[in-house]
Amino acid sequence: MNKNFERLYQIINKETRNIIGLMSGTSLDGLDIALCQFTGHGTATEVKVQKFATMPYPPAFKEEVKQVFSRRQADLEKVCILNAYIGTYHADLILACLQEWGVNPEEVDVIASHGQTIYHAPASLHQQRNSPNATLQIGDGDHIAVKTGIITLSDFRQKHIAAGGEGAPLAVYGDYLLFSEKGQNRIMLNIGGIANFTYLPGSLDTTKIFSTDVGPGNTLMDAYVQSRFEGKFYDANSEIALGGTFNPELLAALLDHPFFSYDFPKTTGPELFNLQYLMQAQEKAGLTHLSPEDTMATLNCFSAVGICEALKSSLQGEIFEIFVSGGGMHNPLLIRNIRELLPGIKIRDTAELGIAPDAKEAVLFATLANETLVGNRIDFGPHQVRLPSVHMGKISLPE
Ligand SMILES: Nc1ncnc2c1ncn2[C@@H]1O[C@H](COP(=O)(O)OP(=O)(O)OP(=O)(O)O)[C@@H](O)[C@H]1O
Ligand SMILES: CC(=O)N[C@H]1[C@@H]2OC[C@@H](O2)[C@@H](O)[C@@H]1O[C@H](C)C(=O)O
Repeated sequence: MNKNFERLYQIINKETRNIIGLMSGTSLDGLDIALCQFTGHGTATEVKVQKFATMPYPPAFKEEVKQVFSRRQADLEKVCILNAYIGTYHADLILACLQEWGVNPEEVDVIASHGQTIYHAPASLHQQRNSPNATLQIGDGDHIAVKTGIITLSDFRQKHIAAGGEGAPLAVYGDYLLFSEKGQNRIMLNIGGIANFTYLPGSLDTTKIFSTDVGPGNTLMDAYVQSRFEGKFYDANSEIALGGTFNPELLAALLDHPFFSYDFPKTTGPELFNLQYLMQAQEKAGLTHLSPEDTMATLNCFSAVGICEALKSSLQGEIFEIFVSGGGMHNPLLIRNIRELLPGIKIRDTAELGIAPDAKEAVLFATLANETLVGNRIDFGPHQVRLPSVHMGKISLPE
């Protein structure tokens, strides 16, 4: 037998598996690396996050990626080179982390790599009749496997699309396994570049589970800060937005887009929510000269309203608690706006459930890999066509 498959067979039969989950999100802030220890699978999954780090990307790397990121026109040679480069670069970052943590690569069973999304095109965005939902993550898994010597699962989103989904949000599969709680309706709200949530009913009825993107989390705020405040990548601790006042006319113009009336579940990205989107809203509202601080205060409010309106309209009458994760939870004004829009709703973060909020998405991909290796397909019921029951991830062997 190919000795890689022998190794895989051993890993599958182990009582506990050490899986590294990787996430590099739309904010391009860095690579999240979570070393997780798994026992069991399915709803019996237990995961301990042994180590976690975000390896920040240097500005030059961000600039390279931005040249192809969420752009309809891009240099194909650059895409091709970046696909290989990001794979090797992520492998280097993993090896550096393992060295720092004093962990031998041989102790790691599997790497689960999300890669870098460079374009996300659900049919609602591309609107080309007879063309499928589509998404593209680069940073090839073979490069990670060869350079680290560790079996790597990658490119998780394609199977989801092939089986009827939009390739996102995948968080729901991990949220269901790790965070469902009998007797408590939970909302797992992730505020990354894009905000999304999973609804986990306290009845544990899987057919009622629901997950969707809702619109921008930080992406528009980040893009605006980067365009107007040299050297800044985001509105740290809401300092800029707190110096302004939100403008109701601009907010109304920002909310005036068909995306907000599309049926749930839906997905989106910076392909839609970008500076051009903001400019069009400013023009529509006749507010092209609003101060940067007022603009930031309005964008902050826009993200909060998008999140809260989606929660209210999809969960009419339900009582629920929110567990937040993602970088947006560190934006105090955003969290304050959300609290004001959802009075009486308890908002906590996932640390209370044992997973650090910044690590959650990386842990998710490790969980998906664990399921692909040893689990049964998660089944949310036949009507959940956008939540297909599939194993996700492609397997790269080191040799
Ligand atoms: N102290 C802070 N104050 C304000 N905002 C913050 C702070 N820390 C992080 N953020 C925001 O969080 C963002 C990073 O969030 P995160 O890493 O969750 O996004 P991502 O994983 O790249 O996105 P996605 O989940 O959409 O792929 C930063 O770009 C910034 O906007
Ligand atoms: C195509 C893509 O990379 N989508 C991301 C993005 O970032 C947040 C939101 O948009 C989410 O739908 C998804 O990531 C998370 C991890 C998910 O699939 O659940």
